[in-house]
Amino acid sequence: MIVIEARNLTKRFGDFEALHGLSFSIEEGSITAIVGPNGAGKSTLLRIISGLINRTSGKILVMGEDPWKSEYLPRKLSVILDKPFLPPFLTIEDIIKETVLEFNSSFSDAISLMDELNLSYFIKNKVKDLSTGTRQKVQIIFSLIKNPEIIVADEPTANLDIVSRFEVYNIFLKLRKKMNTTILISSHIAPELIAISTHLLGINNGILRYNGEVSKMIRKDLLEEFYIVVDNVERAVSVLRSFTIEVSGNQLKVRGNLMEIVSELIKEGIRIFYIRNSLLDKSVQGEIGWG
Ligand SMILES: Nc1ncnc2c1ncn2[C@@H]1O[C@H](COP(=O)(O)OP(=O)(O)OP(=O)(O)O)[C@@H](O)[C@H]1O
Repeated sequence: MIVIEARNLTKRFGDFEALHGLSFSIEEGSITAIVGPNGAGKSTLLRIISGLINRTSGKILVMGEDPWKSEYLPRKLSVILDKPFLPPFLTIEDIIKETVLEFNSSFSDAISLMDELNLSYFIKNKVKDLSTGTRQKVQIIFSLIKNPEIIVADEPTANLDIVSRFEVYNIFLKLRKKMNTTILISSHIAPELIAISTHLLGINNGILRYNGEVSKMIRKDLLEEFYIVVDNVERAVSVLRSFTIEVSGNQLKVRGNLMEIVSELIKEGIRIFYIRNSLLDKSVQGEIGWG
């Protein structure tokens, strides 16, 4: 089922046209990576879908409604912004209680989410005393408390380290599996994001360059080969013995499902410094005519 549909969608800021007649559709239960270079129009598109700004012309329907006018969508759609705004003088616990009350959802589910993102320690802290990354994770939790049917996330993991990023991806994957939630995530090119996404929407200079399934756009072998630098190569090789690995210095070339690889390493306390897949980067950049 199509949950988001755009036809000839255009956005102008004064004389500047940021989106040029985009037409695409997003299927229910998909995870769509919205990728493109700086200034491509990713945030503008996500803001229109979320009803935060209005389009200049064209059509956009989200769950059959115009997001700019709908009173129903704000209860069904959650937005995660790259610069979280949360009331600085409230504690996380205060905000959770208020949000749970407002959306008639479960306090214990919210606490489980806090545990999954390793935030329980901060529950009595005021927002103003949290680090940027922790604030970002708190915003993600608040956006999930209302059990949204659609999540629109603009660079949600920009301030997070690798462990936290994968905690967030895990939550998104679980939500999709359990509730068939539709998720849109924007990012500068990030192989790890594409590895967890089902669909890809590539924009460059306000023009839609690609919209479709990841598996149709990218060769399967590129989605399953990663270069990973860790703090303890010997232990990592032993932990990942069920995967195909090549070692070069402190870098591992591992073939397999990225979520599984990373979760094995994290479980064993192995520190990951970076994950790369430059062929995947190049393949996506080539498709959307960037770089
Ligand atoms: N309120 C605004 N007024 C004028 N121009 C704007 C406004 N918002 C965005 N733009 C312009 O529209 C273009 C698209 O911006 P947008 O933030 O959507 O890009 P982006 O792909 O999200 O970029 P980044 O990855 O750097 O966040 C840019 O050229 C930006 O300068």
